[in-house]
Amino acid sequence: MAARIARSITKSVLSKEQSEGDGARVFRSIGSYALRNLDPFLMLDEFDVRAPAGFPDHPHRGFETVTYMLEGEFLHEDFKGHKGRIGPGDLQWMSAGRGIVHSEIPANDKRNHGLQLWVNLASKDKMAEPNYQELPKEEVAHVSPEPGVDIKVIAGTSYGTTSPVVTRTPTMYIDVKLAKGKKIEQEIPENYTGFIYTLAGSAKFGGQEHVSDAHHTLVLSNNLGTYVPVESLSDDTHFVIIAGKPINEPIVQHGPFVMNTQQEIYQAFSDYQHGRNGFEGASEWTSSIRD
Ligand SMILES: Nc1ccc(F)c(C(=O)c2c[nH]c3ncc(Cl)cc23)c1F
Ligand SMILES: [Fe+3]
Repeated sequence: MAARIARSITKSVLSKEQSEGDGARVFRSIGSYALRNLDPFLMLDEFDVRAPAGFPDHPHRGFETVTYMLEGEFLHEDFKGHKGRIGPGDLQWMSAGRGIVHSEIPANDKRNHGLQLWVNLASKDKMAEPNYQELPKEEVAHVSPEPGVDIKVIAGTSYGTTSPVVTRTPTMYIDVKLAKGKKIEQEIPENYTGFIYTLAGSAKFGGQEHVSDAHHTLVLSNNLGTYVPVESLSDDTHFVIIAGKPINEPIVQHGPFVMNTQQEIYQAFSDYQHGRNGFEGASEWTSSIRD
């Protein structure tokens, strides 16, 4: 049995609200100036959006978007006619691969609150066919090791429960709610890049000083740590723990295109403008869900 080594917190960053999309406001975690190079993760936005604001027609190539709704509902539609709703607790794991053009718009003018994580793809997967894994709340794996500890397993494994989501870039992603005084120890595979994003309440993470409010990103030490301990200090503690296997390839990003070379970025822009290599039909398409 390998030794169990606790990961510590090496950095804590408070996210500030910023404008995104069309009139939308997001708390940007990963991808902000202070939180780059967390390979394989490119961006984590906590969005809190009311219609008519949203994220209208835009492309993606070379990575995955993981949309997880906490409250409210989003509508989505892509340029090949794939459309649907993402409601509270629902998950959309979209592998854009060689090209997706879509629109992501709140379903109403109430609070529509959730997380969108961007996971990079290895060069071998960047030009793959696009793929959706869409889980309604009921199909999101769930484990409660004891009363007052509720864990949604969005990807990977927690307390013996494994998500059905297939991750091209090996990823562990859990949504954790803890009552006061409850503790968990979440296994983090060795050499995975890991971080915690706080949503509510306060807790001691990694056995250190607690973080007393939401919108904080806590970067986990990169040592050979095999788990992260968390002890809740309030009744409404809510956070996510995300970890992934680094890809260790060059990253050239230009907005929603993430490739390995500048030439591939030029190619992505050209393909998008001319409707080629996965962007067929893109230049003629506009979403209907905006209306
Ligand atoms: N400017 C810009 C450029 C490219 C994008 F893909 C986006 C974008 O779609 C999002 C960025 N944060 C998000 N949080 C939640 C949701 Cl549902 C979507 C987004 C965007 F805003
Ligand atoms: Fe998008």
